[in-house]
Amino acid sequence: TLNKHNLPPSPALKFPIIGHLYILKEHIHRTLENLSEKHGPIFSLQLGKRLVVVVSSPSSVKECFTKNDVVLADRPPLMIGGYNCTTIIDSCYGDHWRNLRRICALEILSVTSLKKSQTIRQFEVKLLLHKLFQNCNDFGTIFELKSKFTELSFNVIMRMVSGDGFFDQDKGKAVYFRELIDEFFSNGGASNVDDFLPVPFGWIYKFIKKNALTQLGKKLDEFLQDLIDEYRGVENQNTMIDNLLSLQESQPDYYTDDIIKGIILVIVIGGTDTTAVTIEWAMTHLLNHPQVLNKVRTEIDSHVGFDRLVNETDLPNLKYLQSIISETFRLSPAAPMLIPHQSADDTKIGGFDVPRGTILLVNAWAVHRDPLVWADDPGSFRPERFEGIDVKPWELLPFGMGRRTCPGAGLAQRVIALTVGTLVQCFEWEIVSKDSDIAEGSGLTLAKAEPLNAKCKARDIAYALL
Ligand code: HEM
Repeated sequence: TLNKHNLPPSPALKFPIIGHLYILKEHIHRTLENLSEKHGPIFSLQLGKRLVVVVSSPSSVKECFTKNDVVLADRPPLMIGGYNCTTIIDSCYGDHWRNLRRICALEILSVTSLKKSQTIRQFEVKLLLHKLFQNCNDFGTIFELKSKFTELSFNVIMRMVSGDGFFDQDKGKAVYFRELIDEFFSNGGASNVDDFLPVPFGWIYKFIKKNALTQLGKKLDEFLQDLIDEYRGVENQNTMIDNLLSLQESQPDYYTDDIIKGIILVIVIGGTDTTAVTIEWAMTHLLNHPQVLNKVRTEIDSHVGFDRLVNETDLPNLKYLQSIISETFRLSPAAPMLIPHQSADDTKIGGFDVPRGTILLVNAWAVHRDPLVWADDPGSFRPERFEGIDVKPWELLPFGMGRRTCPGAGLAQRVIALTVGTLVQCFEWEIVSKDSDIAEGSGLTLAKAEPLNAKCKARDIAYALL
């Protein structure tokens, strides 16, 4: 029946059963960008049994998330833990999703809640600065930074979720949970490959792989159950878990334990790695552009002075720092293809038919390098390009746009800017050989191929404040 449709163009070579699956290798965003140069900004692929439409230009993105936003607000089945597509990331568009969104937006990640929790982030960032300062000598010391940034983002989120108790009582707990999350990512995370495979290949895959993921899902579930049980009945500590448990008291049928566990899990999965790799990319770009590093340090010194650390209320005034973060998101978006969407009904994009049940992939990475928007050498790191321009949401969308946009964007931006700002304020930085090269690794999030190493030396202000 698909033949009756005017589908977006598609590569000619297509095999039985696997269709175009052979095309997808590492660096999918680059492969798909090449295809868009050949087939246009809206093209389609047959990935096994699923029809996939890929959009790669600002105008097609705009069409998807304005006019078509509701019809494209579904998700294909992902696998987040074992909660049967009931979490905010993987649930279909509808009342249940809308409710989870509202909880996230109002109770957890609103501007008011973020203001309340800023001391948590400042505390964790200061711990990182201390660690670097204590281990760094007068001649400069080389550090591997990636793992430090991952620990920081994980700790920020867990302290917001469950308060100081999580770390004070028993360090083993935090370590164990991080191991489970790492295992989740190294297992291909949420990608649900059997969704693409026709019978009986899908069944075979399910049998082998899902078994492992189900085991992992069980361990994650047990861990989260223990965590919330521990907090039940403990009064008012003003953590996310407390807020969720008091909602449970007033509406027990709706806010079941599974819903609460699902919320915690997606926040940790959605918020940890993404934030850490973005900080790593920002520092990498700064190390490769010492003149930018010096310029932002001058901005920080003149706005903040020398008797205190940068804090979150400074961030709106540090315009050049903000441009550096925007330029980092543009060149190195942590989720280069966003998260897959799915059409809930027949629709049209750019005049082409998009039948109900089509998977939509958005190549944000390609949009961010579109030469018509980013005219001045789109591939180079130049924060100045953001000065005095009005960027449209469909031109720069590291967090997506429309109804399914990332609810953690405000939190992520605070953590990233605060970390990069204080690292620049407290230390001199130097690149080590070619460790600051900008090769991209493989994996769900756009990580660097090699974890960042850099040489750091404390500035006078670090001696005074740390
Ligand atoms: C640099 C950091 C981050 C980046 C680049 C990022 C990016 C994204 C993107 C691209 C999406 C999908 C948008 C779409 O479907 O079109 C998303 C969704 C989501 N993100 Fe983030 N994110 C980041 C940090 C966070 C943080 C800190 C949290 C939570 C505390 C979070 C929680 C979520 C959730 C729950 C969703 C699913 C929303 C839904 O399906 O309705 N993210 N994020």
